[in-house]
Amino acid sequence: MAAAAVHEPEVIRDKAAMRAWSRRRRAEGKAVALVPTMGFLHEGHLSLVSAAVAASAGPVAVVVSIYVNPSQFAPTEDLATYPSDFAGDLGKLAATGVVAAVFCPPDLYVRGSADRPSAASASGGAVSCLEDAGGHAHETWIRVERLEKGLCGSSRPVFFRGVATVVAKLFNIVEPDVAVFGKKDYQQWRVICRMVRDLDFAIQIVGSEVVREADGLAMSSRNVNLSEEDRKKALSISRSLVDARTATLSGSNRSQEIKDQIVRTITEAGGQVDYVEIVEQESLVPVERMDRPCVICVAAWFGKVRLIDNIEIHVDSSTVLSI
Ligand SMILES: Nc1ncnc2c1ncn2[C@@H]1O[C@H](COP(=O)(O)OP(=O)(O)OP(=O)(O)O)[C@@H](O)[C@H]1O
Ligand SMILES: CC(C)(CO)[C@@H](O)C(=O)[O-]
Ligand code: BAL
Repeated sequence: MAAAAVHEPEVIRDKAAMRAWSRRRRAEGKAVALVPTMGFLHEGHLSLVSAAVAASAGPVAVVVSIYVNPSQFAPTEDLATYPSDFAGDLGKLAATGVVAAVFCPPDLYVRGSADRPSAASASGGAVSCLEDAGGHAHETWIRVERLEKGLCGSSRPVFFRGVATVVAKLFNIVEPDVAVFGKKDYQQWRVICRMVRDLDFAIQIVGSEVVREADGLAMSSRNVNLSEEDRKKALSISRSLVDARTATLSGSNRSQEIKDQIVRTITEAGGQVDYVEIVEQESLVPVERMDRPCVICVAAWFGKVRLIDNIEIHVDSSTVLSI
């Protein structure tokens, strides 16, 4: 992002105050653009801020939300070790010069008492860190029923339910005109697009390109939890994706062969593959032959860190290799 004058964003912690703030900006004739995040910000997040500004034709008030949403983490996942640096985040957002407000609520859910069972436990359903903490008072969930299955949904059974629900809550609180999501979390972006379409949210969803480190590793807050050795091994993901795209553009279009090669590359580097799938870009339906626009999606473990990445393949265009 180009250097801009430092501008301290207003920090808002309260839902009602956030909604009132947005409505005031609207009354001033500004569009409101929301960038939802879980904090520990990096250049990938800041690129979403730039995309938010670019997506709005006229004056825009950009809001970045920072909230580590417990309902998208299963109790076995890494909620407790998710990195945070609120002061650092604020500094980075101020340095963009274009973020008007940061919404960082202490909690977004109505909690119940721990001595009564949660709705999910009572019904034998999947349980997230929210219910685990005795959050039975919240029991309304958004399910994007087909798109939430497969890919990350297979190994993270409560993830998309939690994401769709918290994003809908953020939309109701911030009331944005535009919301920006990174294509690094490809399935998440598609799930949100489908939720917005199906539930008639009057919000334009922007999908923003993956931002990478100079050596190709997709930027991710969790990268900080990689050991130096695992970080080197993790480069096998982007390397295997670039090789796959090269192979595809040279005429090799059988998905199984491409997937096998990616699994080999990551496994030989010392990673543990969660999944490698090649799917249609919008429907996320698996393809046997890569003869239409598709996306190769990967999730793999390096030590205790699970990373995701993907590459879109436009077989019918002369794609420039950029990573
Ligand atoms: N490298 C990146 N390029 C583009 N967008 C990104 C990138 N990393 C994260 N984003 C986007 O930023 C938004 C907030 O994501 P989040 O705060 O979970 O960060 P993250 O780096 O994806 O963290 P995690 O380590 O949990 O994957 C999401 O829309 C996500 O897709
Ligand atoms: C969209 C999101 C902010 C919802 O908690 C989160 O899943 C993320 O940061 O990608
Ligand atoms: N960016 C995705 C958030 C998560 O993995 O929980």
